[in-house]
Amino acid sequence: MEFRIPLFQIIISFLLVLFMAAIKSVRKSKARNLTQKLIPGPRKLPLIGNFHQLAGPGLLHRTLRDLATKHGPIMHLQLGQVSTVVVSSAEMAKEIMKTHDIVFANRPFLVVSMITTYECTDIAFSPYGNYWRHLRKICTEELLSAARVNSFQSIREEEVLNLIETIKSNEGLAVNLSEKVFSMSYGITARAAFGKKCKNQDAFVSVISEESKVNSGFLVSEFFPSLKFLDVVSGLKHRVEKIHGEADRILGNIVNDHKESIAKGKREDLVDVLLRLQENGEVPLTDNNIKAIIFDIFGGGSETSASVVEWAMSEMIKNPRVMTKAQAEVRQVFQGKGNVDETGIHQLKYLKCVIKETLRLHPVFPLLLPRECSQNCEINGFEIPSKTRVIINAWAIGRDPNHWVEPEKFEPERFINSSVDFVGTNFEFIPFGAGRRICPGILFAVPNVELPLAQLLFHFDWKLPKQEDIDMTEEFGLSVRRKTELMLIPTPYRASITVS
Ligand code: HEM
Repeated sequence: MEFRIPLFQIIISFLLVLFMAAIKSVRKSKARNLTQKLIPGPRKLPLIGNFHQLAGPGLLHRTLRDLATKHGPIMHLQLGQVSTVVVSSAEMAKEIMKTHDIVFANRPFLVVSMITTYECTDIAFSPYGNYWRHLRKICTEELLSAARVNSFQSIREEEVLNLIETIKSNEGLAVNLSEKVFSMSYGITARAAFGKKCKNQDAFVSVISEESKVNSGFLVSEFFPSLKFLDVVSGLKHRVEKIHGEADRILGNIVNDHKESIAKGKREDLVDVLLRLQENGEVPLTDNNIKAIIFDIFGGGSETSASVVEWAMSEMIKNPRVMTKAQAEVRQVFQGKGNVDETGIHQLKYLKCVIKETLRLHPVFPLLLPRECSQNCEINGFEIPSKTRVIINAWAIGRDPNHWVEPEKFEPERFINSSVDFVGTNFEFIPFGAGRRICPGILFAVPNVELPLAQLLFHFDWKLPKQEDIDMTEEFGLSVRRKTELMLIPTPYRASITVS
């Protein structure tokens, strides 16, 4: 028997619910405005609040920076039902991530992350508390410690050499550097995390990056939490559950394969470490918790580093003076060796400045990850009520003329003889965040950026296929990447050797 509800009944119910929600939202926003009148922000419309000001072709971090220029470095936006504060200066970021860090250490529960991260039991979306503290401890002591990262040196060197050899085999032709660098980065992360590249790496990469994209997306229905049916009606829930089902299947296979090989006493990669901790029982970890952690490491670990390499190469092509200087340094340090290895990489002082300057102008997560205020808090005389969502515009902060001379210019020299670093102590430069929620993957990420860049600069001279300006348009995905893939023509450097 077929069960049908007439269409007009669905439409009437939908309109009724929308009308009730509108009344509720107006009442709520009036009540909130009594406490929030001090925080400046653009005018709000009933029901949608400030959403209309975010619409348009511009990327969100740019639109928010333009609004902040008018309304100030701490700005209130009503995004549907979600009261949101946007922070756009180093001083305000320090208030949130240092002075009041503990109050803002929580993450909001997002519909999508609940599905993709096994009910927020990964590291990035897990609520601030004991479980999250255990995971961070596992990261710093076991998974992403200096010793563990060093143990992956040979994996990095091999994968980067493969990249160089593939490029050499295309001598004189334009290569899709973006594609090659991303593939190398997935290879390094997969071997470090799983001990080998996945059987069906392409399917895995595509499903994980699809999941990560929806996770980091600014989805409208996330801003109307009381209208849960929107997720169903819009098809969002179904779409995310479908992607997650596929990711879960692949992650499940990885965990099961590792259980078998551990039983046979083989290897020690990141999944093995997690399974060992699970077996010891020190930290209660279910298989789903382990899958959620692998998802973070693979999602956060691979694409981010590749994106930094891609932007650094783009900036150097745009600024040949910088490229020549960085090449001269790496060729001088590794002169006579015919190749770059990690032992001498600490001598590449200028390259380190190039990487910092790239992260200043192109932070991979321009808005960091959202935070949530866990209790009423006062910042510079502004009252921020509990449950307010906080967005920190690291991209705007890195281009703030109050802190940076000629901020739009790519000039690595600004970091020479400067103590400013990305480890969360200089709030004008926070590409990895700061405070309790700072990225735990810095030690893992840095060599994955330094080594490929040094090798690309050592082995080749680079030019664009056509004599035209390089397109630097950004696109929002898991991270902010180049919109078009970077196509460059390499010319092998005479002193570089071919490694079999
Ligand atoms: C260039 C590379 C990378 C950049 C720019 C980057 C940036 C960030 C940023 C901005 C955050 C949010 C910090 C905040 O909310 O204050 C973050 C969080 C995180 N990152 Fe990274 N990341 C990178 C590489 C990695 C790697 C290699 C891993 C792991 C292997 C990783 C794992 C994580 C995790 C687990 C979190 C969540 C931390 C928490 O919420 O406690 N990231 N990252």
